[in-house]
Amino acid sequence: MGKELLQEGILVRGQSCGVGLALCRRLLEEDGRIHLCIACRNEQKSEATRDLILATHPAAQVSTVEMDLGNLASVLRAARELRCRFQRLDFIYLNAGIMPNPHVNFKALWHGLLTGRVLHMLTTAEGIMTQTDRLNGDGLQEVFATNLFGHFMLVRQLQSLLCGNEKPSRLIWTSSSNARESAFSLSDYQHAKGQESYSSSKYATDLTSVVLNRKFNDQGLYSSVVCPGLVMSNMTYRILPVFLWKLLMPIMWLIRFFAKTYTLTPYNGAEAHVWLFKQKPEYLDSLVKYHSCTSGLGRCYVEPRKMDVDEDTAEKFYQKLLELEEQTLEKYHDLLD
Ligand SMILES: NC(=O)C1=CN([C@@H]2O[C@H](COP(=O)(O)OP(=O)(O)OC[C@H]3O[C@@H](n4cnc5c(N)ncnc54)[C@H](OP(=O)(O)O)[C@@H]3O)[C@@H](O)[C@H]2O)C=CC1
Ligand SMILES: CC(C)=CCC[C@@H](C)[C@H]1CC[C@H]2C3=C(CC[C@]12C)[C@@]1(C)CCC(=O)[C@@H](C)[C@@H]1CC3
Repeated sequence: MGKELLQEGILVRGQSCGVGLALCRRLLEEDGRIHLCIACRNEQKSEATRDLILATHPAAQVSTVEMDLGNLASVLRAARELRCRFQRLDFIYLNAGIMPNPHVNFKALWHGLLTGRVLHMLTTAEGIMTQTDRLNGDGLQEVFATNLFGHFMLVRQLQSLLCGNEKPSRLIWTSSSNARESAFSLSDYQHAKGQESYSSSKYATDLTSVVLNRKFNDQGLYSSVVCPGLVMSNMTYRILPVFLWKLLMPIMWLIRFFAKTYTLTPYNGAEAHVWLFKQKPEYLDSLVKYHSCTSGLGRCYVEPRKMDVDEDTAEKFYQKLLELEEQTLEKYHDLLD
């Protein structure tokens, strides 16, 4: 396949629905000339997603690549294809994420409603959510592999398209306000032992973004993290049934007057992603997470909040990711150029 030089090559992961699909549409509203490359798990999903985007933006340039983040061979294959197709990528939105077997502790939720930390609990889910994780086909914890490590491998494999270009390239990770230091441990960074694998993987995402800035800003690669807020999507519909969310909707609109991260729709949730698209990366703070917010009256805006990350831990974690990357590349050496 011949190389094509793209003006704005933008790769979006995790866009077949929810925040990712809204993000693709909003990026095209910002600039209809961009070339979007969407990465889906299989051909049917790719085609269906492409059709959904073309239905609202018929003139858009949308290409597809197949990639399953829970399968490292698939990530390496997709990266090889992208290296053949593109000379540079201006943005990668690392948005795919899973929260398998979510469990809400209703007793803790009820107790929390009666305390002064009710808003904190309702916006971060601290103390009220757990998940059950499992090993994937690569022998990695599934949540760590899908939410972080697959993305990390992809970025490393696409380094030649991202670094040393005349214009900076950008990584935008979808993290969460559920990311919490206490859920993460360097000695169990895949979170095999605990029950907060989602929170741990999102904290690991924050650490990774911080350290990537330290390593790659001087080569023109910049990384940011965002939180879309609480959004009704397939992920939340697996936490509580749809009818219950529908019943709770009036309460959530009320909560939104106090908790601005109750963005609720994928469109509102993509606010921070779109805002970052328009910013000069040199002026952004790498220790800040950008939160999509929606006011009680429905106005969307972005709120930067300092992250609770320790740069020394970030560096140590990065070394562990590099070790795991080395083992992966040894295992799949036949998939490298
Ligand atoms: N909803 C919310 O309240 C919040 C969501 N987030 C984060 O936002 C991001 C988007 O989530 P949201 O839109 O809500 O949820 P959805 O479940 O709607 O979307 C998740 C996306 O990730 C993709 N994905 C999941 N597993 C894989 C995999 N193994 N390989 C490739 N792609 C995969 C899905 O693709 P497929 O269609 O193939 O399954 C889908 O496009 C996630 O990172 C999530 O953690 C953060 C804070 C709050
Ligand atoms: C809103 C009401 C009145 C009830 C719902 C209770 C919980 C199901 C709900 C409260 C806080 C929510 C929350 C998330 C999931 C659903 C809740 C626990 C997330 C963990 C979803 C994924 C994320 O990434 C977080 C930012 C969310 C934090 C808040």
